[in-house]
Amino acid sequence: MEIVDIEKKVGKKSILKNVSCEFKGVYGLLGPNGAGKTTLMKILASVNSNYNGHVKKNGIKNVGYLPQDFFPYKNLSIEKILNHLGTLKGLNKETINNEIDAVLKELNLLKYKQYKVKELSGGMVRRLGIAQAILGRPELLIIDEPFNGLDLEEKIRLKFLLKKISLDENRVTIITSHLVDEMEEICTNIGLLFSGEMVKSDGVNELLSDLENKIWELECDKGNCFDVNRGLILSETFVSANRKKLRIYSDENVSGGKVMSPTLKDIYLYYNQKANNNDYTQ
Ligand SMILES: Nc1ncnc2c1ncn2[C@@H]1O[C@H](COP(=O)(O)OP(=O)(O)OP(=O)(O)O)[C@@H](O)[C@H]1O
Repeated sequence: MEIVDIEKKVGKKSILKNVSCEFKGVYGLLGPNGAGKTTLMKILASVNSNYNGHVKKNGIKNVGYLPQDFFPYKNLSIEKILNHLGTLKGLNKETINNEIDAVLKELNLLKYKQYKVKELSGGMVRRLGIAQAILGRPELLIIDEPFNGLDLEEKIRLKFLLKKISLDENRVTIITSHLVDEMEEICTNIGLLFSGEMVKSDGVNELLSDLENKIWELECDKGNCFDVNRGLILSETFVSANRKKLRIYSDENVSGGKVMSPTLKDIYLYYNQKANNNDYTQ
């Protein structure tokens, strides 16, 4: 599955600017608020058809989609919601009946099958959203902000389920989020979307190995202790009232610093700074 030169404008405002990439495995689309992630997901799910460019689905017909704002009818039971949304998706009654229990079991919702939506927690509604998306076993699964509004426990549970669902089956899964740590655990591929531009799209391992031996930690007294012409300060934290720890990208040795294994957070911060400064190295 591939997109080529996707461009989306609302009035004079450019929301997506010639976005091209290939979607493989479990693809995480990362970007700050307002970057254009939801707009791109709507285009991929064919909810929005007003754009320029090409979406090449390569034979994919069945698509499951969890929108960012999934608000099912509050007075219907989980079973009725799945029947209703499954029918809207074009699935026949037999497929729905055969699959409902298996899908609910996968999402740890089977024992709540007769519960009404108004009786469910936020995390359960999100899981119901994923259940309706995977009903019919789609070849392409699009999940927009699965962790929205969830507490830590629900986040951990959902992360586990997403990993199970996406790795178990032979499909392309696209997940959007701005939660970098969660995405690092789930995704095999990452796209970085900043201000409507895809600044990088690659496998997680490739992205990490690009920054191998270039991420440093340096602890020093507060004040300027690193020459910013020698690299990029990705983040800084205070370790005591007078001392701070810098996380740095640098091609050269950082005197007094310790080389660290790169993380997806480093990748995100590095490309975000490059996109903002637009003048560092390559
Ligand atoms: N119908 C619209 N009319 C005007 N502006 C829009 C419209 N839809 C989206 N936008 C703007 O396009 C930009 C991208 O929005 P989008 O919701 O796709 O971003 P996002 O990356 O999903 O953000 P978030 O993480 O906050 O959900 C934002 O600046 C938004 O205000």
